[in-house]
Amino acid sequence: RKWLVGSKKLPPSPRKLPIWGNLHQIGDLAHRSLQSLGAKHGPIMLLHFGSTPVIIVQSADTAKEILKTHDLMFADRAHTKTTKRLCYNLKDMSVAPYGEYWRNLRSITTLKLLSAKRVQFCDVIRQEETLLLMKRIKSSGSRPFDLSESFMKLSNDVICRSVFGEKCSDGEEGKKFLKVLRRVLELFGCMTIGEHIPWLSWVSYVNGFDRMLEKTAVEIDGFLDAFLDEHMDKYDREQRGASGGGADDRSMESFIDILVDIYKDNQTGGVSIDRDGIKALVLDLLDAGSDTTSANIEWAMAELLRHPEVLKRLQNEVREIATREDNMIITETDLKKMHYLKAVVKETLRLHPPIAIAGRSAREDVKVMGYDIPRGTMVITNNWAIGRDPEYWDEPDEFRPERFLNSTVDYFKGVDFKYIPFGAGRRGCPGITFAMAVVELVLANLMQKFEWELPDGAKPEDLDMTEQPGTAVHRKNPLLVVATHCYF
Ligand code: HEM
Repeated sequence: RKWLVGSKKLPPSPRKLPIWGNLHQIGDLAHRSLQSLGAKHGPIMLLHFGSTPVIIVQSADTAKEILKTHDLMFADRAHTKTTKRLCYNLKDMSVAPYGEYWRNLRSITTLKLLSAKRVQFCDVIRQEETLLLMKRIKSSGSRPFDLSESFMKLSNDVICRSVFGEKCSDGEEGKKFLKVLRRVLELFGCMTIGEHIPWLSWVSYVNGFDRMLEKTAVEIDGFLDAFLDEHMDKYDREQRGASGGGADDRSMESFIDILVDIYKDNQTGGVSIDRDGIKALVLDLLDAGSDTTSANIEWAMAELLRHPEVLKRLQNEVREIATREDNMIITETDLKKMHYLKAVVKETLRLHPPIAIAGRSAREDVKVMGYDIPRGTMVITNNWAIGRDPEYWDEPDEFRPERFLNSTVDYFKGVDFKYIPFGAGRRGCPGITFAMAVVELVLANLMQKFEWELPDGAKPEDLDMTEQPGTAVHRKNPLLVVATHCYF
C-alpha cells in the first residue's frame, strides 16, 4: 500500500498491465528479460509481479548498496507457500528470517559443516568420486558421452556422502530419494501465480501444483525422518558402546552425525537445533550444494570445448604441475598452484553464474540510491547481468580467463560487486570452499587425463549454449563429448 503514497521517490518502472503488472515482460530466462528491461530503465527498477512490488538491481553500485551498505536491512529473504511447506516452515538456513535462529544455523554450518577443515576431510570423497567419473568416461571408448548427467551424478554423490556418509544413487531407496529431491528443486524453481495475484490462488489447486507440493513435502520428510532416525540410533549405540566417536576420529563424521551430536548435546544445554531444524538444514545443503556445483562444471567444460586454445593452455598448466610418476591423483597442493585453472573457473562463474538471480527482502524502510524502498519489498540482484556489464568488463560476452590472472582481488570474498556469483554479505554463500574444491579437482583431472572433441566432427563454434531455466541455470541440451584417454 505504501507504494501509493505520493511523497515516496520510487525507482523507474516499465509500464505495467492491470492485474499482471510486469509479469508479461518476464520470460523463462528471467535474468535475460530483466537485463533487457534494465537497458531501458536503468540499473535499479521497480517492477510488479502481479500486485507484488519487486526491486531489480543490475549494476555493481546498486548491488553494493544492497549487499554491503544496507546488508543488515536486506538480510531477509522473500518466502512463498512452496518454501514454507518444503523448508519446515522456514527452519532451513536459506530462507529463515534474519535473527537468532538463522544466526545459530549459519554458525553451525560455517564452523562445523562447511569449514575449510571439514572440506579438507571430504577430500577422500571428492577423489573417489572423481576417479569413478573418469572410469565411466574411459569406458565410453569413442562413443559420445553425456557429461551433463555425469556431473550431476558426481555432485549428488559428493554432497550425499558428505551429508549422510553414504551415496544415495546406489540402492533403490536412495534412487527414489534422489527423484523426490529433484522434484523439490523443480518446485522451488516454479513461480505460482497465486503468490502475486491472490485471487488466482485457485489456479495452483486446479493445475495440480498444490497436490504435488503436498505429496513432495510428505515424501521428502519421510526419507529425511528415516535418515535422521538411523543416525540418532547410531549415536545411541556409540554412546552405549562408548568405543566409537572419540574426538580423534571425528574427521569422517557425516554432516548429519555432527548435527545429531549438537541436537543430543542440547538436551543437556548448549546450541540448539531441533529435529525439523536438522531435516531442513540437511535438505538445504543437498539442494544448494548439488545443482549449483554441477552447473558450474558443466558450463566450464562447455566453454573449454568452445575455446580449444583455452583448453590447451589449461591442459598444459595441469600437466606441467601434476607430473608425478603415479599420476593417479591430483592433490590439493597441486591445485593451489594452478592459477589458470582458477581463472577458468572464475570466468565461467562470471558468464554463467548458476544462481543467475538471487533474492533478498527489506527488513525495514530504507533508501537505496536515493529511492525509497518500503519494508517487506522483495529485491532481486541480477548476478548474471552484473557479470556481463560492459561498464566493468571488456568484451563482456567473451570467455577470456586471462582477465582474472594476476589480479589481487579475492573475487570470491564478495568485495568487488561487479562479480557476485556467490552473492555477498551476511547471507552470501557459505558453500564456496566446498564447491570450489569439487569443481577444481574434477576439471584438473579431466584436463590431465583426456583429450576432448565434440561428437560427429562438430566444430567448437557450433556447440549449442542454450540455457535451461531452473533454480540453477544449466545447459538446455546435455553436453555430449568424445573423450580420448591419454594417460591414467
Ligand atoms: C558453484 C556453486 C555455488 C554457487 C554459484 C552458489 C551461489 C549462491 C548464491 C548466489 C547464494 C545467495 C547469496 C546471497 O543472497 O547473497 C547462495 C546461498 C547459499 N548457498 Fe550457495 N552456491 C554454490 C554452492 C553451494 C554449496 C556447495 C553449498 C552447501 C553445500 C551452498 C549453500 C548455500 C546456502 C545454505 C545458502 C543460503 C545462505 C543464507 O541464506 O544464509 N552453496 N549460494
